[in-house]
Amino acid sequence: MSENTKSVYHSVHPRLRIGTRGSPLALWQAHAVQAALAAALRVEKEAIAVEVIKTSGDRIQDRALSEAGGKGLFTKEIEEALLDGRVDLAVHSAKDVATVLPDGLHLAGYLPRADVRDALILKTGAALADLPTGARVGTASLRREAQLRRIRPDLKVELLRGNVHTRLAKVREGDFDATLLALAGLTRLGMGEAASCILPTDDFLPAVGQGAVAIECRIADPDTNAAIAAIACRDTGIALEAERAFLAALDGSCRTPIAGLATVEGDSVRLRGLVLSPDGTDAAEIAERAPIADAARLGAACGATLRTSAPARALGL
Ligand SMILES: NCc1[nH]cc(CCC(=O)O)c1CC(=O)O
Repeated sequence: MSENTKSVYHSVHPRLRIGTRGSPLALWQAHAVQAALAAALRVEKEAIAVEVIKTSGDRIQDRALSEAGGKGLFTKEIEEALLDGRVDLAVHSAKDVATVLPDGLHLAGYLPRADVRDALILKTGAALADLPTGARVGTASLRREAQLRRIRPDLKVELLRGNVHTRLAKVREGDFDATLLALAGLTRLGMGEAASCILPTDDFLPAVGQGAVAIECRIADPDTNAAIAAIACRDTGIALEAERAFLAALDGSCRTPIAGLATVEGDSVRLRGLVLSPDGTDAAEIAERAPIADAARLGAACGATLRTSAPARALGL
């Protein structure tokens, strides 16, 4: 960016405000966006404010989020702040962003995606096979629960909510024999070594958006959109277009075990999708490829196909 662009940027928009949740993971992600923007716009980090906003998802701790109303819970209050002009951009884990956004807002870009895989955290042992019959696994994710039951129907899967630190502590203290967490979250918090093993995507497909940091802003805010475009990862954007269209076509709520992963390979994008019955006994999978320009169409088509599958029909999708 030229010196000229920099001074114009300063006169138009002296200060950008990022809205974020206050969890350690959310703050790490917001600070990563802050640092990337500061470098791209050649301004001091202090020119980009990070504002913590408490969301409904942070307040509800006693229930699975699927029971409390789903995904929007981690974004609602932040989106209100965007719409009111109290912040200019919002940083979210892409996984937590609903497929339908409030009018006037969009996802303008993503940071380069981190590792998409899930990690298994065991109290003792090094692999899933080390868990004895009947071992207790804590998770709040229907997707993880269903996939785990599919591979290991003998395990007891129980609700475990809370942030990454809380969940690790519950395993360490013996309340659970194991838990599953996104490797990306663990790594961002400097706790990658807590992973006993990493589950390959061939056996265990991640959530749509897992490992990606999404940046949301007002559609009618050209300066902020231009700033985000300067740091956005193209391939992550293409993959997320496919994955989010897949999820939208299935109309997946937090009550449906759905997994999906897209990868850009040269000029094409490959999408794998999975819908399961909650107990993991029934599953429908799809894998298709399309030119990158058709990412959204690929996702929608894969979603529409899985919609006609037995587990999807059983879930009333
Ligand atoms: N639902 C909470 C959440 N949202 C994003 C991450 C991890 C980071 C990521 O996937 O980008 C996590 C924790 C987890 O699932 O282990």
